[in-house]
Amino acid sequence: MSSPSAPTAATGPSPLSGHALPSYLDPAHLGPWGDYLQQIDRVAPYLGPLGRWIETLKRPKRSLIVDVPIRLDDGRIAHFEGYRVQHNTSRGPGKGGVRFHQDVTLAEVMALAAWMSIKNAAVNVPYGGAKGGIRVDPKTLSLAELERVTRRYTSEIGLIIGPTKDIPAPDVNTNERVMAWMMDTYSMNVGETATGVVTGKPIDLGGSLGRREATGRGVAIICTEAARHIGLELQGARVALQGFGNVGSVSAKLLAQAGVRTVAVQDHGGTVYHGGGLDVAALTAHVAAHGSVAGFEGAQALPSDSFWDVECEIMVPAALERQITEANAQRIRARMVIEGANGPTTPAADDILNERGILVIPDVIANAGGVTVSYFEWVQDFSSFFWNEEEINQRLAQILRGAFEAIWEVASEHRVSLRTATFIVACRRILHARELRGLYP
Ligand SMILES: NC(=O)C1=CN([C@@H]2O[C@H](COP(=O)(O)OP(=O)(O)OC[C@H]3O[C@@H](n4cnc5c(N)ncnc54)[C@H](OP(=O)(O)O)[C@@H]3O)[C@@H](O)[C@H]2O)C=CC1
Ligand SMILES: O=C(O)CCC(=O)C(=O)O
Repeated sequence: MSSPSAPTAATGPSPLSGHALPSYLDPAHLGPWGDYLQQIDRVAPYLGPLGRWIETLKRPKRSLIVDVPIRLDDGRIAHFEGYRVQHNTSRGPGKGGVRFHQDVTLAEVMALAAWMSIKNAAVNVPYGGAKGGIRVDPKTLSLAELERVTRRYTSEIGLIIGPTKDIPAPDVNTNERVMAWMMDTYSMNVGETATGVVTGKPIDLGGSLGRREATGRGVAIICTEAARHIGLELQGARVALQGFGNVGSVSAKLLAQAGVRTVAVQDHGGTVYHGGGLDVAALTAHVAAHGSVAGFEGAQALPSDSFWDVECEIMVPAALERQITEANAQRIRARMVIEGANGPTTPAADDILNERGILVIPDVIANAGGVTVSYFEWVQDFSSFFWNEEEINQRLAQILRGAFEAIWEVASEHRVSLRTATFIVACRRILHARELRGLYP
């Protein structure tokens, strides 16, 4: 990432270290929220009378900044900045993941929360949009420190989360274990076992079958639908992936089942390439053992910027925001870009890709598989009745295919990009709910 990482953990001799300038005051960090605002502005002309409510989408409903102090293993005390933003709750409780990353800012979490509002409405799950994060590099923490950070953060945001208020889930650098700690901390604080407070939990703690793979499965489902629309044969097609964590690695695995060859993968540590196709299972094992794709045997190591020149039919950004920019959009050689990540393409780059005839399947539908199965998990927790994996995957495919077809039709009708079409569908739903609820006098 281009943005510098701020100091987070205490490094000096003092037991109470000072903060850097609060990240939300730093204009350099407005990036993804600025992108979201531009996307919203593009939708306004298509909303008719509902457009008078559009301002409601340009400001988050509620933003909480919390101090997260923990005792480090060596006895010093460190402070981290945490956030939980509820962008919109017109259609239901807030829903969205929690990210642990050294570059997290309030403006970024605002954008991620807003994209959750759009995504949840696009697939018509009964949620508003929310997101959270802690400005911390979890790779610098021991397991015990990670647990303390998670528990303190959960207690601090306990004011506004809850099974019917706002339900967190995994995102970058968070996983089932982190969700288990969050569920336990919230449950201890309220005095009852509240499985419905987070999704993406371990199966033995009220988690859902299929949630771990759901986002990547969704990417593969949407890829198949889009390929059909543009007449792209998946058997033998080539994919280049940026990010090989939960979303990237599962996307690669499931696309391989459809005959797609993974020719390039990039993560923070390096970029690996093999024109004949990388062995996805072996690469996954390599990353589990070494923490990065770098050094994968039999693959060619590429300079990181060359990733954007890789010849492929499908490109899947599955890492962080603002990776496809004006600087590299002209170079991309894919027929379609499927946004596994949230916000990977800036609006200017989006325009370049559209002008070049490269189909962009936006994040707000392409990666909606995760939250869809989170919804299934929440429903299962409330009913205390658990579904089998086949049922879950079938329902997931049904919802995503239906949503994608509806979006495709809107895009054709108005001759707009799939991103604008998704925003049209979603904003109409959100603003209609907003209008029905009226304003408290
Ligand atoms: N998990 C989920 O269910 C969902 C996730 N998403 C989105 O998908 C994206 C990935 O999330 P997820 O897979 O869960 O996260 P993970 O933490 O599992 O993986 C993140 C991946 O991105 C890589 N990465 C980070 N920074 C860079 C960089 N500068 N250049 C290249 N690669 C980088 C990481 O590499 P390294 O380990 O080397 O840092 C890692 O491979 C995010 O945008 C997230 O918001 C969207 C919907 C649901
Ligand atoms: O599963 C969820 O609730 C949210 C996942 C998420 O954060 C996302 O879709 O970006």
